[in-house]
Amino acid sequence: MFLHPHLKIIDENGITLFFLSLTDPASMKLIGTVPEMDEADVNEAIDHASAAFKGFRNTLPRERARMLRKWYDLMMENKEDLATLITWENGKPTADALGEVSYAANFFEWFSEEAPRIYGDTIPANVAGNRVVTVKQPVGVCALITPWNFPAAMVTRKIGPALAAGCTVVAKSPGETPFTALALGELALRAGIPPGVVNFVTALDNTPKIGQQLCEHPTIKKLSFTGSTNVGRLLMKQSSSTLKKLSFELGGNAPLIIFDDADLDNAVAGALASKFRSSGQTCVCANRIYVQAGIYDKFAQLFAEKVKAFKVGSGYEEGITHGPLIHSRAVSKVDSHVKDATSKGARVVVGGHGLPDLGENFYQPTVITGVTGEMAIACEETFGPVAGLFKFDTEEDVVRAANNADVGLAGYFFTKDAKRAWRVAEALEVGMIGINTGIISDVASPFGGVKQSGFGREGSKYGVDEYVTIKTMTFGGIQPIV
Ligand SMILES: NC(=O)c1ccc[n+]([C@@H]2O[C@H](COP(=O)([O-])OP(=O)(O)OC[C@H]3O[C@@H](n4cnc5c(N)ncnc54)[C@H](O)[C@@H]3O)[C@@H](O)[C@H]2O)c1
Ligand SMILES: O=CCCC(=O)O
Repeated sequence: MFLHPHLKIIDENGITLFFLSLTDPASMKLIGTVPEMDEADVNEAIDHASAAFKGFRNTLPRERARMLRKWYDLMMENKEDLATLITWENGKPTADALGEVSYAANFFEWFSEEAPRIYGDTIPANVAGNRVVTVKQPVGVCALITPWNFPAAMVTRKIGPALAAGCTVVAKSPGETPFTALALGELALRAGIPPGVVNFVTALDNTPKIGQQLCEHPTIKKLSFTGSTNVGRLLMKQSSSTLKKLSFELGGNAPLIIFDDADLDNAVAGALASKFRSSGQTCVCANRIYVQAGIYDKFAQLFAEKVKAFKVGSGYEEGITHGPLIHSRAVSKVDSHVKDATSKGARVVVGGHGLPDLGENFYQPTVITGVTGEMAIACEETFGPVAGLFKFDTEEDVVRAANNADVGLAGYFFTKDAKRAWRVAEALEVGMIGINTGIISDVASPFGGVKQSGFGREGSKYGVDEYVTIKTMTFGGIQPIV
């Protein structure tokens, strides 16, 4: 993604309008423009969401279920077009983009099924004559902020449960990938979702101001954010003045551990899937690959052979396995991690350089051996296609190293020993663990982290909890009939 200088247009009423121009990260050609919205636009969106909430909160859960189901159907009917948009603005290969559309649509299907089952409790009271029940009510107007790496799925994973609960939303689409979100907005209207229930705000340069406005606006009762830990910290601070309900899906630095007793082929396949999904640009991608000493060389050789076989290019080309990174800043970060590691003694086995002939956002999928805890790649999320292989000796050593991080989103390990599987799964300080698999994302599974990877869970039967409040009703003075 490269940003052209913003367009500035003075309309017939003398009002200055700003537009964001976006380019395809592969070809660098212009895709189109969207409005660079400002404070007044955001206030308007909040007003629409607030007005719509009065009616939407009282719709029957079954009606909301039908709307979400219809939205799911429309996404699946239009999956090729949506995938084209995703590849265009994000760069991921068409097959991955199609996979994302299904993943994204599944959140609407899943939450259409959850909507009619948002139950409260009947509680045996501890006070004579009282009867206690709880009901779950929609929290209100929600602000949703999502990143560019899944232009559809990060949006639907938040809107699905919000609407299931009866909330209305103001969604700040990712500055780099707004078109997919806007297409989803069009499908929402076709699905019969009342105007004002789902509102998209587009912006890039104005993002920090809009973020602050959403955090501080008293009408907004809930903020759900997916993105980096640094921005999460800022949003939490900004939200303190209005004490919003928060959920944060933040950065990771996932350890992936391969024990000597692992099925080697499965471990290679799992590590490849986890590390190189979306060219390493997912928050659950393996970032530190720990391989036990007895199989280190064999694993490194098999793994490197597979990485060498990847085909990098434009996401629209047949047979391409990996597209460009999102922008040149991402390429610079990846390259700096490789250079830092080699300057401290690591060895590049595959890749280790950009691919300027393809375009400025392309980077060769890379494998580095001899990686140690002092290198930047051990301490920071690379968010790109670089696999750093660490060597370890004992289970205790590797669990200690894996937990030596201030974030804890995903973790993975490969072993055939069932007792070790329990031990290590219980010991790793992360929110999600893949055991003998490198792919853990599933609408049915709770998604979220611990430590500075944030709090709250998305997807699954728990996803709706983030968008409701529990109201307790105590009925007093009830005398039993004797
Ligand atoms: N835990 C998860 O589920 C998850 C999922 C995807 C990405 N991520 C994390 O996101 C990061 C990569 O995405 P990124 O670099 O775009 O992250 P980012 O935090 O810079 O941006 C994420 C989103 O926040 C917006 N944003 C940026 N600054 C803001 C501000 N001051 N106020 C309000 N909004 C602001 C951006 O426009 C974007 O839409 C990685 O750390 C990754 O791990 C986490
Ligand atoms: O990048 C973060 C989300 C990835 C996923 O849902 O699998």
